Amino acid sequence: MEVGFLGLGIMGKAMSMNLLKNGFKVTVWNRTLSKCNELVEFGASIGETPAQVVKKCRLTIAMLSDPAAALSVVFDKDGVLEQIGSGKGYIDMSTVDPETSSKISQAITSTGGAFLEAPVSGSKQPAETGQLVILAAGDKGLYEESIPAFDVLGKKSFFLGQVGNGAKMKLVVNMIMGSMMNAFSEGLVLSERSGLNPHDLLDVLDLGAIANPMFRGKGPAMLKSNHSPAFPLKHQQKDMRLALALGDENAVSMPVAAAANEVLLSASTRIDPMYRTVMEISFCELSFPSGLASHRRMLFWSRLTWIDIDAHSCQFRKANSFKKARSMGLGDLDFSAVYEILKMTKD
Ligand SMILES: NC(=O)C1=CN([C@@H]2O[C@H](COP(=O)(O)OP(=O)(O)OC[C@H]3O[C@@H](n4cnc5c(N)ncnc54)[C@H](OP(=O)(O)O)[C@@H]3O)[C@@H](O)[C@H]2O)C=CC1
Ligand SMILES: O=CC(=O)O
Repeated sequence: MEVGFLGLGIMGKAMSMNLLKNGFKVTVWNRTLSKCNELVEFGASIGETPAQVVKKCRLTIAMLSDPAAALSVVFDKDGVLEQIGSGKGYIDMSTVDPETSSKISQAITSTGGAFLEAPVSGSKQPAETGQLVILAAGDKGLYEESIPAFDVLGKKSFFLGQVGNGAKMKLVVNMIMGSMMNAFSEGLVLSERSGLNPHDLLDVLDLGAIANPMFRGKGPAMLKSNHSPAFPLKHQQKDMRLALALGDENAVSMPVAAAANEVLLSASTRIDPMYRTVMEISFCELSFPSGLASHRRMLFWSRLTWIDIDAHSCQFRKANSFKKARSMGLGDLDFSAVYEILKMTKD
């Protein structure tokens, strides 16, 4: 079976890799085309544009960051709409709001093409191991035709009826998840600050009625300050925002979700300027105040670039992926050094 795949981020890469490993012929496209190369090593073909992929494949799957990306890939120049039509199917697995999904559905079906929304529950690891939960809605015929691919990507597929229901289900699930993660984070901090061992808290939680795979998986990593993203903060905040809008439309008051959204929003705006500032620093002539010598080097990640700055020699090295950074012997994130830089540049 030949499948097109648009969007090779954390999820799309793992999902298309899974399809390849399970005997599907896959033609991939990504906005940053260089990200296709790794998939080519596993047998994928590359389409230069979304339209080229759709032209070649009967079924095309998309896994894109947000509503703006999902719309752009369909409606913009060289987009899906230029080649979709009768006998072709388009499956959008991105997490978007029901309105975005309906807009895409109307455009696709007006050409005679079939449309299915199929957002997924489950993160990077379930995507890698084919254990996603697929929340499909839209064209029933396309759903049935897609089952061989869904069986590879997920452990269970739901068909939820008309377009919009898959998006709604996904937003409700992620609204609950975002609220849970906030409560969990507060609990970890409270246990530690009040003199408890947070590892004990993890054990207690895991044996009780609120045990769940997310606390079990994330908890130990959080206690080690390992925050490497499987589900990026910006996407969780996007889902909370879209879920709150769904609450508004349905006159459902969600004070817990609203509070969680505020925390996520403030966390993302706190991180972004920091990344930006350090990016700017790294691309200009480097000259550090002498106080920085105590921080011999720092490394951080921003938009796929690892940067290692040696404060003594005032030199920096770049790597375009975590794997490459590792192979160059670059170390782990050191946010304290980043904050020092920020403080100094502010002065
Ligand atoms: N990560 C997770 O655990 C899960 C994520 N999801 C959902 O899946 C979707 C993808 O998530 P994830 O893979 O983590 O996200 P990433 O941020 O890792 O990847 C986003 C993808 O969207 C592409 N993209 C972004 N903007 C545009 C644009 N304007 N035009 C074209 N392509 C664009 C990116 O291309 P480029 O490489 O060029 O930036 C990249 O391929 C999101 O909707 C997310 O909410 C659902 C379940 C779990
Ligand atoms: O959307 C994220 C997830 O883990 O599910």
